[in-house]
This record gives sequence, structure tokens and C-alpha cells, in this order.
Amino acid sequence: MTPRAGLLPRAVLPFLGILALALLLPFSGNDYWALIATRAAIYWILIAGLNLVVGFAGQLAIGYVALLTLGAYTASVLASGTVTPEVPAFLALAAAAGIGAVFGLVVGLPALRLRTFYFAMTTLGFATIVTQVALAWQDVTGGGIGITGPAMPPPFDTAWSFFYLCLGLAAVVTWMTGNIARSRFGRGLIALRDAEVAAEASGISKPALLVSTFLFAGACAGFAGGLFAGLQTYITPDAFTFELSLLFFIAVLIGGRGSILGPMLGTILLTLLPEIAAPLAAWSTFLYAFLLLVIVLAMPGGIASLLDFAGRRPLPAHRAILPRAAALEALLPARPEAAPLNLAGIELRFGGVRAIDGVDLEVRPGQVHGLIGPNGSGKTTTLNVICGYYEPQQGRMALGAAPLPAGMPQKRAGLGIARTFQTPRIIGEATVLQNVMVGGSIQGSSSFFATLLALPRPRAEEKTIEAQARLALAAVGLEGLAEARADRLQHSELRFVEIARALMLRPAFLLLDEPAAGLSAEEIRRLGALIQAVARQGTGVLLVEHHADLIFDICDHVTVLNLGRVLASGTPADIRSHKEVVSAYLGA
Ligand SMILES: Nc1ncnc2c1ncn2[C@@H]1O[C@H](COP(=O)(O)OP(=O)(O)OP(=O)(O)O)[C@@H](O)[C@H]1O
Repeated sequence: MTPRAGLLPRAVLPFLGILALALLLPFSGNDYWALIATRAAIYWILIAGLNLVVGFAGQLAIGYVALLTLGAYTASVLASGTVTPEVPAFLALAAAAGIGAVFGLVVGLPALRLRTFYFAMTTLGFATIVTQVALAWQDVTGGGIGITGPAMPPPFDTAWSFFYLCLGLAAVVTWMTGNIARSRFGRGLIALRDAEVAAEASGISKPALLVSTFLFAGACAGFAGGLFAGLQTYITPDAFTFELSLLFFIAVLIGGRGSILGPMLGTILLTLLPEIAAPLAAWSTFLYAFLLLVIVLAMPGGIASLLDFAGRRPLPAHRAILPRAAALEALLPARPEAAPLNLAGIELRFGGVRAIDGVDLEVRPGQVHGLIGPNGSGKTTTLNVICGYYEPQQGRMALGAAPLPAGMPQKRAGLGIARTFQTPRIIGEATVLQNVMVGGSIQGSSSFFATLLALPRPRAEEKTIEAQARLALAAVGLEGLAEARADRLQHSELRFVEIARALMLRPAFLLLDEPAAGLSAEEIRRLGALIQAVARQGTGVLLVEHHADLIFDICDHVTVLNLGRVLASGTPADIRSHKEVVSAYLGA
């Protein structure tokens, strides 16, 4: 399943089907089902938020039961009136969501620094602390004896009416996460998960995006906690087990990353399984572990990939990349003469290795500037310095008269500097169109909150970004593959997808790192024409390449690096006849 789930009415049908089945449940006449179905709806409210953290952002948040616990105790304590004056149940639920959001952020913040397992351990540690506090803080929580959950006011005070309430709230949360999933925020999250440097180069700010996501997921979890306490009617710390936390986490994994329908089905499955097969209830931890193993080994894409019929459709066998100049001109309106990009005396050492040793370079708008040299001569490092990934120890960079500060790669997109990578950095599980739309992230200015609610502005922004992405795909000659999963494309096609993504910035400067590597002769010819067409629109192109023919055919200026130093700089004709260049790089 690709993250575009929910975009088409067809993708909404399964959700409507599940909703219709759920609405019919009361006709079963079995009140026990009210309990199970309500539990599933409450779990889903938590898991829908967690899905953005785990399934979209790829953060291993295992201990989300902590936020359920916090929400449950907040709502119960406020509604019971033992510590404060008695608070109405719905207000208590809102407070639970607020506490959930705050602690969702607190427990999420380490993810900005810690990687994978260390972050997972932090969330688990937090879960243990919360349970211990609930046990020890007897005056407020009732300790091991517990506390009554919030009683729902009429008409939500019967089992089935409470179920309808939870179902309605679950539907709202599903809609909200769907809005995020198919927005620049959802694409940003999966880009951070699968192609972090490309996300940064597209101007996506990891801290800002993760903070919003943690706040939302925490609010969902806290709110679910309040409802959970209402369902249990009485809560003790024993109700919030590690097993429950595992259920939440595994429901997302079983469901499949970057999907909403999959984790929803995973939640229903994991809630129902122990009930349907009662003897299994005692084995639930074993069952979860077993399911996890099956997923990891047999179907890493989860339920969503099983249901992704469109993603398995064969792609046309004989297809060609045919860039279209007209689409490029529509995407990149010719820009008036802009300022050049200057590097002066740049030095960068990695320990004892002088990767760049006093490099001067000027990339002019509207020109193709080739950067060539033997392996290890410092070409990619130079690109990385321009893009802010490395901070040079010496030297100055400037965009016209304005200094270009070192570092801060996510700010480069805003300055009109776009790039591609030596190895394409692509989100394999997303469609080609989604990948290209990642490049348009900074064009959207509406907030996470406005996007959650699908307000008109974010919807209009999405339409614009999509239209431009289709134009960018037409410009590079891949519009026919817009809906294909990116991991099904050939290597050469991925190179053009990266260029389309970079063009989404309508860049003043486009830095290409070996774009011709792995391309056929015909594809290299088309690539050359495309690069020249981009430059004609006023963009300055810095082209790192080993294909000498391409460099000499299309460049206006060439700089040759050797051992981190500029060996020669001039027109292609100057370079071809430069003795040292010929002996150090080009060969006789
Ligand atoms: N992160 C790093 N840590 C240590 N050394 C590095 C790092 N990145 C690059 N280098 C070293 O810096 C030098 C320049 O590397 P760079 O990748 O810029 O060369 P290049 O000209 O792009 O080579 P190629 O054509 O093989 O891509 C090499 O000696 C490389 O080993």
C-alpha cells in the first residue's frame, strides 16, 4: 500500500465497509461484542496517532501504553473529583488529550537525537516510570487499589451508545490522520524515514515535523486513555501492561508502514484474535511475538502490501524516458539574470584527509558548470559543502553579495539550491508522484493543524504541488509512471525522478551528482539535453560527472579537481587540451 491511500474515492471504500459493519454490530444482540468493539475503537484512536510516529516517521516508539495510562488517570482523577472539583467527563477527556500531547512531546523529543533502539528503550523506560508513579502516588491515583473511570453522561451511558461514541471518534481520528498522510506532512514523515538527506535537501525540517506529530499522537493516546478508563469503569496500574504496548506497536507493523487501512485492520485483528480463540488469550504475548516474526520474515510490507493490488500491476515493459521541453518551460519560467554562487578558498579536512584544499568555484546562472576529477578528488564533498552537509574549516561561500552560511542543509531549499545524489535517495514504498511532491514541501505554508482538519488552504496547496509535480515528471519524461511505486522503477528512471524532485524547487542552482551513472548512451544524450534546457531557463547547474563526453558536450565551464585542489578551470576546449588534466584524469 502506498501512502496515497485515501486520495481516491476507491481507497475510501474499505474504510466505509468497516464503518458499516461496525454500525451493524449492535444488531448482533450480543452485548459482549459492545465491549470488544469499543475496545478496538479506543485502541485504534491511539494506534492511528502512533501510526504516524511508527509507520510514517519510522520511530520505534514501543512504550505508548504510558500515554494511555496518563490519559486514563488524568480523566479519572478529574472526573472523580477526589483532588479537584468534579470535572464533567468530556472536559476530563479533553484534559487527558492535553496531558497526552504534552507527554507525547516529552517522550518523543529524544527521537531528534537518539537513533532507533535507543529511542525505543527511552519510550519503554518512560512507560515503566509512569506505571510506578501510578502505583506510588496513592493519594491521587489510588495506588494498587485504583480509581473509578469517568462515567459518561447520557446518552452515552449504555454499552452500545458508548460504542457509537468511540466509533465516531475513531472515524474522526482516521479522517485526520488520512489528511496528514496525503499532505506534505505525511510525505515529509516518510521522506525522513526512508531518505533523510533528500528530505533535508527539500527543506523539510525534521524537528518541526516530529514535534507536531508527537503532539498529535500524544493527544490521541491521552484521549484514548480517558475513553479506556471510561470503558473499564475502574482502573488500576495492572490494566496497563507491556503486552498492551506491544499490541499497539505490532498492530502498526502488521498493518504495514505508511498505510492507514493496514494498521486499522491490524488493530481489529489483534483485538479480536484472543476473543475469538479464547484459549489463545493466555498466549497473547507469544502470539504477538510470533506474528511479528511472521511479518518480518514473510511479509515485511504487512497487510497493506497484501492489499496493494495497484502496486503489483505490471509496468509497461518497453518504456523510454522522453523529457519534454514545453513542460520544463511551464515549470521553470525563465528567470531574470540572478547572482552567481561563489566558493572561495574552501578547505575541509576529515582527520588527516584533506578532502578539499582551497577550492575556488563560481557557478553562474544560466550556465552548466562541470566539476570533474579522479575518484576521491573532492567533487561530492564540494557539493556537500555547498548544500550545508559539511561545514568547511576555511573559506567563504556567497550567493551574489550575500554570504551563504555553512551548515543548515534544510535551509538550502529556501535559498533556491537543489541537488540530486550519487546514489538516488528515493522513498521506495511511495509512488513516483509522491516522491516528486516531496520536492515541493516548502511551497506549502499551512499548518499541521489546518491540514489535520483539511481546511481549504492546505487542500489548495496540495493541488498546486501535485500539478507542479506532474509537470516536473513530464519535464523529465516520466509522467507515465507517476502512479507506480518508486521501488519498481529502473535505476536510470530513478535518476530522472530525483531531477524532477529537485526541479520542484524551481531552483536558482541545481547540483547534480553523477546523474549519468548507470544510464544508456541514448539516456545520457537525453539527460544532456534536459540539463541544457534547465540552464536555458536561467538555472545555474553544477554537474559532477565522470562521463567526459557529456561534460564536454554540454558544459559552458569546467573545473577539474585533483586531490582536493583545483587543477584546471576553463572552457571545455581549454580543459581538453590541458596537459596536466590529460595526464591526471582524461588519459591520452
Ligand atoms: N565523511 C567522510 N569521512 C572521511 N573521509 C571522507 C568523507 N567523505 C569523503 N571523504 C574523503 O574525502 C576525499 C574526497 O571524497 P569525495 O567523495 O568528495 O570524492 P569524489 O571526487 O566525489 O570521488 P568519486 O568520484 O569517487 O565520487 C576522499 O579521500 C574520501 O575518502
